[in-house]
This record gives sequence, C-alpha cells and structure tokens, in this order.
Amino acid sequence: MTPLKDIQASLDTDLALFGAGGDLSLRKLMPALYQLDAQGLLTPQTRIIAIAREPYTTDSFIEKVSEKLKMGSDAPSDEVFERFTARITYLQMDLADAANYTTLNQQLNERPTNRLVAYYALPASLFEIVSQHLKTSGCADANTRIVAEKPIGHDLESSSEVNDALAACFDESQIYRIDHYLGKDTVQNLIALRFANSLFGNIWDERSVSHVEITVAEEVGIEGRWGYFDKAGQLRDMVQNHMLQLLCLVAMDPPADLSAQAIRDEKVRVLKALGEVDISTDVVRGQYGAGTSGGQQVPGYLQEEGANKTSSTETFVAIKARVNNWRWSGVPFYLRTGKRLPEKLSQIVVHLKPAPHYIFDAAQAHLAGNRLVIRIQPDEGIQLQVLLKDQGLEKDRRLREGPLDFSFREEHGAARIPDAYERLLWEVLQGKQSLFVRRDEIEHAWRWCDRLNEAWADADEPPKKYAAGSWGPSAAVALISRDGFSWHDME
Ligand SMILES: NC(=O)C1=CN([C@@H]2O[C@H](COP(=O)(O)OP(=O)(O)OC[C@H]3O[C@@H](n4cnc5c(N)ncnc54)[C@H](OP(=O)(O)O)[C@@H]3O)[C@@H](O)[C@H]2O)C=CC1
Ligand SMILES: O=C1O[C@H](COP(=O)(O)O)[C@@H](O)[C@H](O)[C@H]1O
Repeated sequence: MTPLKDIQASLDTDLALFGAGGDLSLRKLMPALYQLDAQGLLTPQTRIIAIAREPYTTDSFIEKVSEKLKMGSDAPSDEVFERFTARITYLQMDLADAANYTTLNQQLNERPTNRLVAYYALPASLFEIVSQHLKTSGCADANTRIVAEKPIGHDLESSSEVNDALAACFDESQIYRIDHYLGKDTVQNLIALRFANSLFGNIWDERSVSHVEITVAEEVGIEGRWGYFDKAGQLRDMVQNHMLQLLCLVAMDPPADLSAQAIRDEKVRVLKALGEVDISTDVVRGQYGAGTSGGQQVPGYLQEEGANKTSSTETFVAIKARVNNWRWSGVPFYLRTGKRLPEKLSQIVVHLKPAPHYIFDAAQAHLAGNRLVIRIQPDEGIQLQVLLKDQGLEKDRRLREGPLDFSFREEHGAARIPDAYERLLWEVLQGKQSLFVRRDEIEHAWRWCDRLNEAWADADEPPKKYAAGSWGPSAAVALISRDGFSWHDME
C-alpha cells in the first residue's frame, strides 16, 4: 500500500489558473478552491498562480476574490481565508508573449516537486498558443494536467482543431475536458443508483421503459453574454454537452468498472447509436420574447443588451431523440432545455410501462404508471412514483399515486452539497479522469448536433416565440403529446 505521506505529496500542486480575472474563475473556481482548502484537501505545498491580462497586484486580486467569496452563501472563515489567500500569487501575462512563460517557469521552479495543473478558463481559441508556450518554455512536462473549459469548438471541425492543438502538446491522459454537469452530486448518484442496485438493472430497457424525459430548464436569460450566446444558441450551449452527457449516463450499458476508460467507452457507444432526427417532426426551436420572470417584467431575447434585433438564434430546444440499439429500441428520449423558463430545474424522468393487465377501477386507468424522477437541481433527490391502494374501508380497490421519496438535502440536514467545480477540481488534483470528457465523446456529440444545425440552416425557419416565464413554445407540448405523453412537470 502507498504510504499516506506519498499520496499527499502527489497532491502537491501548482495550479496555474489562466483567465483568473474572468467570470468563471471569480464566481466558481476560486470559491471551489477555497472550499477544498476549508475541507483540508489542499496540501500545505499547494499554490495558486492566478493569470490574466488585467493589471492586478496579488493584493488587489485577493481583494477581488474576497469580495466574491463574501457574496457566496457560505461565509469564509478568517483562518481558512488567510491560509487560502497565502497560496495565491497574481501574474499579469500577455498569453502570446513567450517571455511571460519564462517568468512563470521561474515561479514553478521554486518548488520543483509540485505538479503543474494548468486550468484554461479561457476561450478555446487561446488553448493552442498557451499549450505551445507551456511546452516550449519547460513549464509543462509529462506530469502536467490540463483542464480545458467548454465549449471545445463550435462544431466538429473547429473542435477537432482545438483537440489537435491540445494533442500536439499533451497526451490524452493529461487532458481534463470539463462538463460541469458531470461534477453535480445527483449526476454522480445516477451512476450509483443504476449500477449499485439490482432493483433497476432488470427494468432498464425497452421491455420496461416507455420513455425518458431529460429537462434542463433555466430561469435566467443570457445574463449579458449576448456576444457568446448569439453565436452558440441553446443546442451548442447546453445540448451538445450537458444534455447529451446526461442522456449517456441514463442510456449506457453497465461499465466493467469505474475507470475513466470503461465509463467513457460505454458513453461513446450511446453517442454512436444516436439516431437521425427529423427536424420537421421531432424538434422544436424557440426564442423567448418579453414576459415575466421571478415576478418581474423581463425583455425578450431580441431586446437584451447588445442584441442584434433580427437574430434567429434559439434559446429553447426540445428534441425527440432515439438511441438505436438493442436496449433502447423504440424508446423515445425527450430532451428539453431553455432559457427564461418558469424555474431552474434539471431532472431526468424515467417512465415505466403500465402493468400488462389492469385489474383495478377502470375510471382510474389514466393514473400515471411508475416513474423514477431524478432531480439534479434544485432540491436534489430521487423519487419513485408508485401506485398504492387508497386508505379507508370505502375506498377498497381505489388507487392513489404516492412517492417513495429520497431527498439529499433532508438526509444531509444542514451539510452542504459540494458544488460541481469543487468535485471536479478535486478529481483533477487526484488525477482521476472519469468525470471528464474524452475527445471522441465530444466529437460524436458534435457530429449529431452539426446534423441538426445543418438541417435548421437548410430549412431557414425562424425559431418559435415563447413568452419569458413560460415552458417554451406550445409546439414542445405537442412534440410529446403526439405520442400520448406529457412533460412530467406539466401533469
Ligand atoms: N462564466 C461561466 O459561467 C462559464 C464559462 N465557461 C467558459 O470558460 C471560459 C472563460 O469564461 P469567462 O470567465 O466567463 O470569460 P471572461 O470573458 O469573463 O474571462 C476571460 C478571462 O480570460 C482572460 N483572457 C482572455 N483573453 C486573453 C488573452 N489574450 N490573454 C490573456 N488573458 C486573456 C481574461 O483576462 P482579462 O480580463 O485580464 O483580459 C479573463 O480573465 C470561456 O471559454 C467560457 O465559455 C464555461 C462554462 C461556464
Ligand atoms: O454551461 C453552461 O451552463 C449554464 C447552466 O449551468 P447550471 O449549473 O447553472 O445549470 C448555462 O447557464 C450556460 O449558458 C452554459 O454555458
């Protein structure tokens, strides 16, 4: 067995955070690193080198981090804050200038035993230049880990270029492509639920499952990100990555073990089995107009700050997808995601087929059958809807729907559920890749989404309007109701 001190020493890290002054770093990564420190998961030798173009000093950067931490729900403790901020140095860098990497290398050489983790919280267009300079300056070696933020490209071609640029400098085993949904606690639990319980193994296929719904609804609009979002749209922003990853975790076969390779191989099989989608019948594209959100009047997408008033970018997509393999033959997977929907809600609902022979009150035959509801956020938990006998003598043979409910928040009481980035950073520090996305996964997902984007471009139809604060265009309700089903939250 490896001695504990050696395991801990292997965690000694120099985290070079490129794009440290950006929204992602200040809002997500710094708080996640702080939390890892608070839990004693950063070794004393671990350092954070914050890199961006802005002329911060280390002190003024720490001041900025402190403001953000104080805005979070878990107030920082003075003791941890002091320990955490002592790890940080700020390095102002023009990423294209080779001389800057010499300075970085000098800093890294102060503690040569530390492993470099380079986190690219940057646009993917900069990955190539940063990777090359890290390599040629000697900052990076075979032990370095690279964390790459999404989006990796805009389509298959551009993502292959980004991946080629990374591969020219680093081995695939060094590259950690982030999909933060894989770091969410309930998403982890989906793997435990499916593969640790024999209960589900025998019902997880076309013989028992009628259909699957995956919803990722956001209450917010585009949050001042017009420049990025309008070039992307909801398909690229949410479906190509998060939604397809969730679909993979629901649909994949049991992996032989929990290794990154076994899990990724099974996910790739699902992506390869994704069927062609007919955009005239199986897809709804929407764009929000003005409406109400959180009790406030909010502008439509075309009235957002910086908007091009004629944009036909979609802010909502619903898709009836198929996984064409033996396990899922004939089972529709309904995907739905949008901005400015009535609430923030991510959930997976697995609907089971009705019992083969119905013997109860005919007037109640409409009651929904068994459903497994996996709530990813908020109110994380798992609920199994079952039909039970109603109580009372006069209600003999009457049924009622009842949940077998498991709420993570109730079970954990006041204990906080770690943020996705906290989990993912901890996995990177340990060198575990199973919660990160392999190159071929990204590329198969793009292949499928590119076909949809091409079909939309050929059809040249504007997206359907929906009012902010509604559940998307009415066509999305029709998409599922044509098959005799309805969205779970609308029942
Ligand atoms: N924000 C989020 O919630 C999410 C972001 N992402 C992705 O993460 C990446 C970063 O996003 P975000 O933080 O929002 O972006 P921001 O625009 O807020 O920040 C970008 C950061 O990159 C730095 N940067 C950009 N160009 C250069 C350059 N040429 N040389 C040096 N530094 C540069 C900026 O430095 P400076 O300001 O000093 O110029 C800034 O620190 C993007 O790819 C985004 O798509 C992914 C998921 C969620
Ligand atoms: O990657 C992205 O995800 C967020 C939604 O993430 P969540 O954890 O808040 O559900 C989305 O708002 C953003 O547009 C997208 O780029």
